[in-house]
Amino acid sequence: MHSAEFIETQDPPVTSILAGGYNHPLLREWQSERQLHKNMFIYPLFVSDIDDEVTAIESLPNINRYGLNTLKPYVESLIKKGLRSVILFGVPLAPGIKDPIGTAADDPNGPVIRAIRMLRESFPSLYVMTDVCLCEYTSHGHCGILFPDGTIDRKRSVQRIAAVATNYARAGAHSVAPSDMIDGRIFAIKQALLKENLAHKTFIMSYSAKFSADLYGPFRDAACSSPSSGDRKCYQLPSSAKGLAHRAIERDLTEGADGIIVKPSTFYLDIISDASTQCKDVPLCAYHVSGEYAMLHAAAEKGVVQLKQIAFESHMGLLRAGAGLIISYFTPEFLDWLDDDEL
Ligand SMILES: NCc1[nH]cc(CCC(=O)O)c1CC(=O)O
Ligand SMILES: [Zn+2]
Ligand SMILES: [Zn+2]
Repeated sequence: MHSAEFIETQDPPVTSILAGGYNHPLLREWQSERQLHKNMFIYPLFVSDIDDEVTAIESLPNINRYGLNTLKPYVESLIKKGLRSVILFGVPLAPGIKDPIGTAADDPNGPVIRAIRMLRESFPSLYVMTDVCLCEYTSHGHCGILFPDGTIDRKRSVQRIAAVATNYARAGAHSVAPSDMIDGRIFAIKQALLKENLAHKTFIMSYSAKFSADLYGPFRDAACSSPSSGDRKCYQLPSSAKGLAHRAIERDLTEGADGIIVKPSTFYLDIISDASTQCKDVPLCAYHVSGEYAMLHAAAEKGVVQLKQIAFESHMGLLRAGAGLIISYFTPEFLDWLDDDEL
C-alpha cells in the first residue's frame, strides 16, 4: 500500500483564514452586501389586441403574449406570489393597424391603454409601468417618425412620444419608460406631463444607456417590432461607447428623468457600475433583456449551467454592479425562488 506524503509547512497568519466568515448559510447571507428582494423585480408583459390570445413565443421559453382577458388571471396568479410591478409592451396584431407615425401606440381601444385601465382597476397594489416607443406600432418598425430619406425626424418623433407617454399616464400608468433613445424626449415628456397636470404622479424611467445590441432578437419576435429596413444604430448607442452612455445619463437626469435604465445588463456591468455613481440619487434599473434570458435557458437545456443557480448568479451580479431594480423575464421564477429557505 502506498503511504500518503505530507509536506511540513508553516501555519499561515490568522488573517489569511477567510473560511470562518462564510461557513454557515446565515453567514453567507451576511457576506452578501445586498440581496435580491421581490420588490426589485419588474416583469415585462406582452399584451396584444386579441383579447383571448395566449401565444407562446418560441425564442422566449415560458413567456407568452396575452390578450386582455387572459392577462388578468395570469397577473393575478403572480400577485399572489408577491409580484409588485410590471412593464407593458403593446403588440397590435390587427391587419393594417400600423402606420408611419404609430397611431396604434395610444389608441384608446389599443392593447396598452386598455391593459393599463384593466390592471389599475383589478389590482390596486400593482405598480404599472409602460414602455414608450413607436417601433411596435409603426409600419416601418423604427422607434420614431422618419423623414422621407429614412432618417429620424427628431422633432416630430419626440412630440409624438410625449403625447403617447401623456396618454398612458392619463389612462393610469404610474410610470412611463421611453425606450426610443431619440434626443430630447425626456424633456418633451416632462413638459407634456406638466402641461396636463400629470408630472407629480408620473415616474419617468428613462432608458438612458440603451445599447444597440444583438440581444433583443427574441423581444422583436414577441413584439413583432423588427425594423423593415435598416437598423437602430443611429439612435441606440454603440456597444463600446462608454462616454455616450455617461453623457446620455447626465442629459436625461438634467431633463427630468426620475430613474435610469441600463440595457442590456450582463455584458454592461461596467456601465451599471459607473451609472450607480452617476445616479446615486435616483433608482437605477438594469434590464436583463430577452437575449440574456434566452441564452441562459439554452445553456441550461444543454446542461452547461443550472437554471436557478445561473439566474441567481447573473442577477446578483447586477446588484453587485450597483443596480437596485431589475426588469427581468425571470421574475415569476424569482417569486418562487425567493420563497425558498436556502439559496
Ligand atoms: N424599443 C422597444 C424596446 N423596448 C425594449 C426592447 C428590448 C427588450 C428585450 O430584448 O427584452 C426593445 C426592442 C428594441 O429596442 O429593439
Ligand atoms: Zn423602439
Ligand atoms: Zn457626470
